[in-house]
Amino acid sequence: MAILSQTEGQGLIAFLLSPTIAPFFVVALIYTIIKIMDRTDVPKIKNLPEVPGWPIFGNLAQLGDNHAKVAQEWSDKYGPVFQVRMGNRRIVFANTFDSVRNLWITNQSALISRPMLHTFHTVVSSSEGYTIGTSPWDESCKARRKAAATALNRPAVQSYMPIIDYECTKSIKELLKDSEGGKKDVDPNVYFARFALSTSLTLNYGIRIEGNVDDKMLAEITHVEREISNFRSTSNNWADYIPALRLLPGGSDKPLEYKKRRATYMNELLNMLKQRIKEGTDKPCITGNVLKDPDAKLNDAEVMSIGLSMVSAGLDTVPGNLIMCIAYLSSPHGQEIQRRAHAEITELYPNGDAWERCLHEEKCSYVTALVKETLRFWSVIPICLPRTSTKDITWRNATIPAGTSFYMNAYGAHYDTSHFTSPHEFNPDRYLSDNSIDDAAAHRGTPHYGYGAGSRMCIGSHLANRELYTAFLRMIIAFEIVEPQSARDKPILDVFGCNKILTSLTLNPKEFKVGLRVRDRGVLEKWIRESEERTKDL
Ligand code: HEM
Repeated sequence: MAILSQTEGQGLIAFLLSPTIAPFFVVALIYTIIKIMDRTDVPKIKNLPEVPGWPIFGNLAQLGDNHAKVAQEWSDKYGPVFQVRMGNRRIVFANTFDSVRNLWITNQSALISRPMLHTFHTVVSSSEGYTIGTSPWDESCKARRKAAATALNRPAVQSYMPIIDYECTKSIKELLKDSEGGKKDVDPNVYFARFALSTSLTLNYGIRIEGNVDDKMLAEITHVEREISNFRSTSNNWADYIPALRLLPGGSDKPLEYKKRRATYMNELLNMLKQRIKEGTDKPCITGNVLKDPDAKLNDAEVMSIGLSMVSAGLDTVPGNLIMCIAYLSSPHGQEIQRRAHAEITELYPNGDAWERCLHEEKCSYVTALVKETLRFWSVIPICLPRTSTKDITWRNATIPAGTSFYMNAYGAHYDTSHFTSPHEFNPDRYLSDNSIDDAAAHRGTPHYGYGAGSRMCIGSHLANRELYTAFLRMIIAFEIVEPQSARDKPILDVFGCNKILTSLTLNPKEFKVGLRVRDRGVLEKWIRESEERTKDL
C-alpha cells in the first residue's frame, strides 16, 4: 500500500521546494548527512583525553604526513595515551615507553587482533589473502602464525646461518668490486635489499636471487613491495577512514595495479617450487616443508599467506636498519663507534676468525648494542602495525571497549625522555650492561619496540637480529666506512629528514653514498673465498 498518493507526494515536494521551506530543508538534509558521516566505529571513550578535531575528517588533517611526530607532540598536552578520530574510526594512540608496555604487554591477550583497512584489505589483498601481520585474529591466523613462528624460532634460525653467510658475503664482495676496492663511493641500498630479499626467498621457497644488484626480479619485488607498504600504512590513505572518498574515480587504480604485479611473482615463486618438488630438485625450505607435510592443516591460501608474509616482512625493515646504520657509521661520530666495535672484535678474535665465528655466536656485546640502538634510533616502523582489542581494556580511569583500534607510536616511545637518556643521541652504550647511560633495569625485558611488543610481536626478530649482527660485524671488519667525497652524496642523519615518504609504513631512506676503505684486501678476499667454499652446495 502506497504511503502517499501521487497527488500527496507531488504536494509534499512542492512544499519542500517552496522558497520559505527549501533553505530549512537543505540545511536539515546537510545536517543529517554530516551527522551520518560523522559517526565513528566506536563511540567517544569516557575519561580518555580526546584531541579536538573537525567534523567528518576528525584529526586527519592535523596529523598531516608525520603522524608519529605530531602524536608525540600531542602527548605533551594530552598525556601518554589519548583518543583521536581519523574519519569514521576512533583510534587510541600510545606514545610513551611505559604506556606501550602497559597496553601492549600487560594487556596482550586483549590486544591480539588487527583492524581491517579498506585500501589494503579490500583492494590490494582481496584475492591473495592477507599476510600474517595484517590478519585479524582467528583460527587461521593462529595456525599461520604458529607455523611461521616455528620456522623462525632460535634453533631454526641457527640452521639458516649458511644462507646468511652466503648472502652477506655476496653483498660485501659486490660492494668491494663496485667501490673499486674503496676508490669509488657507493650507495649501499640495493646491496642490502638483495641480502634481505634473497635470504627470505631462499628460506621460504629455496629460490634465491641469482643475479647481481641489477637483477630484474629483485627490482620488481623491491619496487612493488615498497609501493604496497604505502597502501598498508595507517597514515597514507584517507579513503581508509572516509568511505565517501572511495567513490572518487581512479582511487583504486594504483593499488589494483600493484596487487596484480604482486600476484604475478608470488604465483611464479610458488609454481617454481611446486615444479621442483615434482622433479625432486627442490631445496629444503619452509613452504616446501608445508607442501610436503601430509599432516599440515594449512590450505593453499594459507600457504600463500605465509610466503607473502616472509617476503614482505623483512624486505623494507632489514635493509632500512642496515643502511641507516651504515649511513650513521660514515659520520664523524660513527668513526668512533667503528673504532670501538673493531677494537672489541679484534680483542675477542685475535686469530682473525670473527668473519666465520659470527655465524655461530653473538659474543661482541658492542655490536649487539649497535643492533639494538639502530632498531631504536631509526624506528623503521614509526607507527607500529595497528591492533584491535578483543576485550575491554582499562587505562587509568577509562574503560576502552573491545573493538577499538590501537596505534603504537614506536617513535614516540623510542624518544621518550622519561625512559631513555638523551634519546636524540645515537649511542649504543645505552644497551651495554656496564656503564649504560640509561637506567640498566629499563632495558630488562623489552629493550625497544622496533619489533613491536606482546601477543603479535614480530616473529622474524631472531632472524633479523642475526642478519643485522652478521652484516654489521662483517662490514666493520671489512671496511672503514667513511663520508663520501662529494658533500652532495652525504646521508641525511635526521630520523625524519632521511625518509623519502613519511606516510609510508616503513622508513624509505633517501639515496646517499658512503666511502669504503678496505682494511686489508688480502684478508678480506680470503674470508670471501672461505665463505664461498663453505656455501658452494647451498
Ligand atoms: C629488522 C627487521 C624487522 C623489523 C624492524 C620488524 C618489525 C616488525 C613489527 C614492528 C611488527 C609488528 C609487531 C606488533 O604488532 O607488535 C612485525 C610483525 C611481523 N614480522 Fe617483523 N620485522 C622485521 C623482520 C622480519 C622478518 C625477517 C620476518 C620474517 C621473515 C618478519 C616477520 C613478521 C611477521 C610474520 C609479523 C606479523 C606478526 C603477527 O601479526 O602476528 N619480520 N615485524
